[in-house]
Amino acid sequence: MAGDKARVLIVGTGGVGTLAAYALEIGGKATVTAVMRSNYDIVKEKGITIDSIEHGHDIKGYKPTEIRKTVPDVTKEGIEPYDFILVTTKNVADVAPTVSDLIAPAVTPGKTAIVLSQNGLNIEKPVVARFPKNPIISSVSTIGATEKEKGFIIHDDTDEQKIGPFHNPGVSDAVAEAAARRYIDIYNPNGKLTTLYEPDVLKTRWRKLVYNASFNSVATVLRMDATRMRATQHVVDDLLKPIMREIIAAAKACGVDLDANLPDIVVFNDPIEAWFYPSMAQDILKGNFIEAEVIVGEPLREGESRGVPMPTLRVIYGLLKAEQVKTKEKKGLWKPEFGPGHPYKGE
Ligand SMILES: NC(=O)C1=CN([C@@H]2O[C@H](COP(=O)(O)OP(=O)(O)OC[C@H]3O[C@@H](n4cnc5c(N)ncnc54)[C@H](OP(=O)(O)O)[C@@H]3O)[C@@H](O)[C@H]2O)C=CC1
Ligand SMILES: CC(C)(CO)C(=O)C(=O)O
Repeated sequence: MAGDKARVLIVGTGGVGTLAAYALEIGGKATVTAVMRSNYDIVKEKGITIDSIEHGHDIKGYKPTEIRKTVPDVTKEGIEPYDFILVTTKNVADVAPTVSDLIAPAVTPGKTAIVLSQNGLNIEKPVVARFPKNPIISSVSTIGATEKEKGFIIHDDTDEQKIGPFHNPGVSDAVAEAAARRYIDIYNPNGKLTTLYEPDVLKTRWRKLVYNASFNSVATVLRMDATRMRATQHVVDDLLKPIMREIIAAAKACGVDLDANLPDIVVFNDPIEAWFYPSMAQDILKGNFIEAEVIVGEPLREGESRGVPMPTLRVIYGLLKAEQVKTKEKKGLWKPEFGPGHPYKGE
């Protein structure tokens, strides 16, 4: 019965968002409103084509229950509150709008649970500050989902998510846990996917950064795929492993213990024949903004502020921020300027 279904708004319907919309709707326990941007017109006309290792290779014409071009304003439009808002944009914290600004019109205080299914560290904190009465759910995902062309999604690695509440002082632990568990239930009612309840999402986020802060950022600077990186001694020994060790040390300084052997494991985790570009490298190759702040800037600030030396990541951060400025300039959002008495202005 439609009335019993959870109302889910998905903001950011690219790779991860589309697979989430599909999983939520075929599970039968949710209706999805999807906010689309550059793929809106093609999806409105033809629907989405999905080639998925878990849902089927020949899905054609899929349309979420409702498709919109903008985030709804629930108050002004008199819309029934959403039970969940799932955010699956890239988290580009140094380019407006912020996640909080983007979703604000659709959030019903005290009602809507906000699910962040994005890479990076500390992404929950500004959302907690902005929505002090809403449950915040953090999902750490390792799905392989790519929008190859507008409205065409390739899903080539299993949908595995660790999902748990992120502490919001204005929401009781029981309410936050219940929201996270309900989200897992509506996402994966038949147990077909790997969606696990994770009480310690912070540790899970640090653990995932061992990969993302190293592979994603070095691949981005070098425009190199993971297989070629692994085959290059200087990349492995001078860049990837030192960054991984710096992340592990920063995590430890923040009270999160990760296995010291992870660098040896994580470098060799992906299948050798993958020739795969981590998501940040895909973004730079497409001319898109990169998630430099949440994947590199945040762990760097956490570690350095606690006295952890992170020289490799510091250099990589500078290089990524310069890449971001180049993209901003191409999009007309930056120009070289100098302030009085300063060698440079901003950025
Ligand atoms: N893809 C993957 O396999 C994995 C991704 N992740 C993480 O999941 C998150 C989502 O990644 P992914 O799905 O790959 O990203 P994509 O780039 O494929 O999709 C992001 C979508 O968000 C849309 N979007 C961005 N900003 C806005 C906005 N202001 N208003 C409306 N729509 C917007 C984009 O539209 P437009 O196309 O117009 O820019 C795009 O459709 C990221 O944090 C990523 O790091 C984690 C693990 C694996
Ligand atoms: C680990 C991986 C490759 C897939 O989940 C990823 O997070 C990324 O490409 O950003």
